[in-house]
Amino acid sequence: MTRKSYAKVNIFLKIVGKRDSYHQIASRFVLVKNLYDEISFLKKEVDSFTLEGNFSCSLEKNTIYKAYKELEKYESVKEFFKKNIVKIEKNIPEFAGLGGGSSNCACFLNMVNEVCNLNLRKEELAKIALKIGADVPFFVYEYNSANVSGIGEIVEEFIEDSLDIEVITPKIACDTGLIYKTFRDKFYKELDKVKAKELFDTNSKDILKQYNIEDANDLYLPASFLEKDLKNFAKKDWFFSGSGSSFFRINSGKN
Ligand SMILES: C[C@](O)(CO)[C@H](O)COP(=O)(O)OP(=O)(O)OC[C@H]1O[C@@H](n2ccc(N)nc2=O)[C@H](O)[C@@H]1O
Ligand SMILES: Nc1ncnc2c1ncn2[C@@H]1O[C@H](COP(=O)(O)OP(=O)(O)OP(=O)(O)O)[C@@H](O)[C@H]1O
Repeated sequence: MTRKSYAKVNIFLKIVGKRDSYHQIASRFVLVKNLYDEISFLKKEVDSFTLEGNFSCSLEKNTIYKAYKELEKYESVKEFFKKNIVKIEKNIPEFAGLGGGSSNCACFLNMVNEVCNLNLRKEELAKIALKIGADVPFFVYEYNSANVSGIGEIVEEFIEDSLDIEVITPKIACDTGLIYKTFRDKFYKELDKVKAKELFDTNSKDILKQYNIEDANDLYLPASFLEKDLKNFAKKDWFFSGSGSSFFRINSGKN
């Protein structure tokens, strides 16, 4: 069994409030269909859960391992991963604002749900997903485009034409937690609910026609304050995804 684990971009990302140390967002998440990792389950007898691949973190930190730990209470899951290993082929850059680790986690949850016949509904999987990361619930639902709110747990499908998205990822490490903290300390503002609703009702292409990089993503200012070199990539028609460092644009010629 092999599945594609897609990257995402945030077409817009606005802060609408605070929740403890987290921030409530209003965001449009869109899958990038030309950028994905591949996750496979391969038959092999092993003593303990085994994850192979070109990821850079330790097993314990990997989001796939964290997802396994949430599901190992099911006997069928435990048994399955004594007879199968997980292989991951990474193409999505890490620390990139493209949700690579979150996507892998959700893809794994969906695959295990299917192969081990857990019959968990998307809502139940999304609850497990949120324990691992704010971006993971979006990927569980497998929508091409969605409006995401709360801290990431409210995911509503948005129907629109698919977009041809081009991504560039400068080699600049962006620390999501620190960027949110800097936003809170130095740049804090909240979008009101009426404006958020307007954004949620507008298709991605029209939003990008009306907005510039700063207006579209509230995390661009704190990120470029912390990492000055990001500004070199903020060229006309390019936008910023998540907490960076990736920039994207829509290639309208091909649509
Ligand atoms: C920037 C985005 O990627 C946009 O999609 C997400 O909002 C962040 O999602 P993520 O990387 O899955 O985030 P997590 O791994 O859950 O959180 C990392 C850190 O970011 C901050 N954080 C995250 C999400 C959120 N809504 N508010 C926050 O303030 C918290 O300090 C947290 O400790
Ligand atoms: N399956 C995984 N793939 C890639 N990185 C992972 C994975 N699991 C854990 N990590 C670790 O997570 C961190 C960054 O993950 P990821 O690449 O998803 O972040 P990101 O691009 O900043 O995503 P986001 O859009 O959520 O901000 C790194 O510390 C990385 O080593």
